[in-house]
Amino acid sequence: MTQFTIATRESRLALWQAEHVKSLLEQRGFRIALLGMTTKGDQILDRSLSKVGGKGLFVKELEVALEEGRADLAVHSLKDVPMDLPAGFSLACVMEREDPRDAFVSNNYDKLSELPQGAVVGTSSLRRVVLLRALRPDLKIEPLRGNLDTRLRKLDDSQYDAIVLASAGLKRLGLGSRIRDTFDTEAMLPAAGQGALGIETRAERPDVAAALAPLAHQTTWLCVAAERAVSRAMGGSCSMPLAAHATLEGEYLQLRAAWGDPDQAGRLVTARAAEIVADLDEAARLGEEVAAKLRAGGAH
Ligand SMILES: NCc1[nH]cc(CCC(=O)O)c1CC(=O)O
Repeated sequence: MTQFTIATRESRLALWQAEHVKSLLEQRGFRIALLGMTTKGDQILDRSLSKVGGKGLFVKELEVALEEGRADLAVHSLKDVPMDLPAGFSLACVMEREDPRDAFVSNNYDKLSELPQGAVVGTSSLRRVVLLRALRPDLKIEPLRGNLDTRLRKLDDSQYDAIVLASAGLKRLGLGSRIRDTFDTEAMLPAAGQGALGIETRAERPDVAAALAPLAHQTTWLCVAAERAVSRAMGGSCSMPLAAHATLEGEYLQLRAAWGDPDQAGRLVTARAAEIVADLDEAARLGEEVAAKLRAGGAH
């Protein structure tokens, strides 16, 4: 029986995702082991990630394990995967997307519009900061770091009136009941790749790629290829104040993107395009077109 080892971070969400892929591969007759590791992104809990900078804070150690042959595949939240992987690595599989939307979580309020003037909202991503500022300039937006359990605990300790985080992670961990409201994607455009899982391998492992092929979801893959092309064309890191979200509407791939000026609260540049795309390269071209529109609108 073929055995593969999955490299994974050790947060509860990362382990759930790795276990999910493990069971899908086991159902197909593979024997699967997990190799848990701590990444730099997991260690930096005291500062906002966007201030720390650096791409791939959550994936580097996993790639070293793949490189050294200690593992055969790594399961990632696609949102955390850098736009360009290092030479020798490839995104072998993109799986069907979970809910891509952001969630409003609070113990006292049902939705954003119910928050009183000046309420304190916790969030960790620059994208959410600029989108929230555009919706509610009066709010006091405070950094919120840590894994999902930590973030919920900080809310419960009443350091915040509400927090905003990805629905997908909460649902995967059985915490969906904490969601008081789900932002529609028009109001809070998701990050590129949000809600999707990506599986990374060494490029020269066609055996692993073949095992993963049945797990791939082509529509999700087209959507995220377009979204990630926007990010790549805009400079490529997940710490930018950038949103990009694609859906398949009939035959058309609909792509929307937004860029918020961190220095000029409330200033949002938005762009969209729709096209029939046949493959990942065409999806990426749609992304580049939307990035060019964002830049023409003043995004940088
Ligand atoms: N950056 C952290 C991260 N990476 C993936 C998810 C959630 C699950 C997903 O989007 O697939 C989260 C948490 C969050 O943004 O609230």
